[in-house]
Amino acid sequence: MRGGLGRLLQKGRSVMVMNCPVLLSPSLPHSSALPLLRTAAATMSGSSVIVPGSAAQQKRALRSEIRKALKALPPGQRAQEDTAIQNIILDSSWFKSTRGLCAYISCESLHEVDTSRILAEVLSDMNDGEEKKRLYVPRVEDKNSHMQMLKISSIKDLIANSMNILEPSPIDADGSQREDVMLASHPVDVFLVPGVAFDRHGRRLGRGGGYYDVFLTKYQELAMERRWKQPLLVALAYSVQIMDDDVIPVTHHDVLVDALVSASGVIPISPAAMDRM
Ligand SMILES: Nc1nc2c(c(=O)[nH]1)N(C=O)[C@@H](CNc1ccc(C(=O)N[C@@H](CCC(=O)O)C(=O)O)cc1)CN2
Ligand SMILES: Nc1ncnc2c1ncn2[C@@H]1O[C@H](COP(=O)(O)OP(=O)(O)OP(=O)(O)O)[C@@H](O)[C@H]1O
Repeated sequence: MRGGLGRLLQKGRSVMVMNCPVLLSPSLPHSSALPLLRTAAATMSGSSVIVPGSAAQQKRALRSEIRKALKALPPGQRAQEDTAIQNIILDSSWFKSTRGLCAYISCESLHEVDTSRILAEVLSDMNDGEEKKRLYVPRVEDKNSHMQMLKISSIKDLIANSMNILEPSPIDADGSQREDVMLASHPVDVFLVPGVAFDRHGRRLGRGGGYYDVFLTKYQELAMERRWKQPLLVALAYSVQIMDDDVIPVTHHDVLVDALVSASGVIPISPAAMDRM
């Protein structure tokens, strides 16, 4: 370590982390591996040293590093990965058989994996006799990590919010309250979730608002109460967003995803994903 600063390895890149003690005690539903954070120097010398810095500081440092990597992604590569990821999803049996879906509306300025073609296809009327999927998308309720997932039937249902992310109004064009997925009588089978960084153990680093962690925890509780199958949590990731195993800090409220979809294919992680994907 140099100058009291630790470094986190991310596929040959490094992230600076502030110097103060940390003890991560994650509860990991599909993995018992603890995220040992190693210094680059220690990793190269083969020994394992816990890098100091609170989990929140480590998350901030990693977010900032990945944002830079995303900005530097050449547009051609981004477009190729967007196309490949959406093709993989649209062609998959697990997606085709989905009846209820929660998906994010990708935001270009946040450099998120594009979901526009998936959404257009789900909302299209030309579905070859297949039953139309119910689609719910996020709407931020407040700054205290609360969001809803509201049902939409057209891209026209969306308007830009203060963060310049498209979201539905609570009332639809007919003046009716949109269906909130937490009050729906049928389950959601799949969530397509955004994020800043992911790993092959299902760890996910979000934008720091806690919106998805809070929402997914509540939805998993609802599914348990109703004795529904738990939804598959599927994260969409550019190659630069997939970290080595010991890089993403985990805290007790972090919800693990079941699978990643990258341009190279599906990475099933949980037993449910291995079974269904
Ligand atoms: N497309 C999409 N919709 C979403 C989310 C998301 O991550 N992506 N959310 C998931 O939570 C919720 C909104 N939360 C958000 C939280 C932060 C930022 C944002 O612009 N963050 C900046 C950094 C801001 C700062 O550090 O002050 C950034 O990440 O560059 C956007 C949305 C609900 N809707
Ligand atoms: N289930 C939860 N209950 C209460 N607070 C939570 C919960 N999940 C996250 N938070 C709070 O939200 C804030 C952000 O958490 P964190 O950095 O893990 O979010 P994130 O995973 O980056 O964001 P997101 O979940 O929106 O993608 C923290 O202050 C955290 O304590």
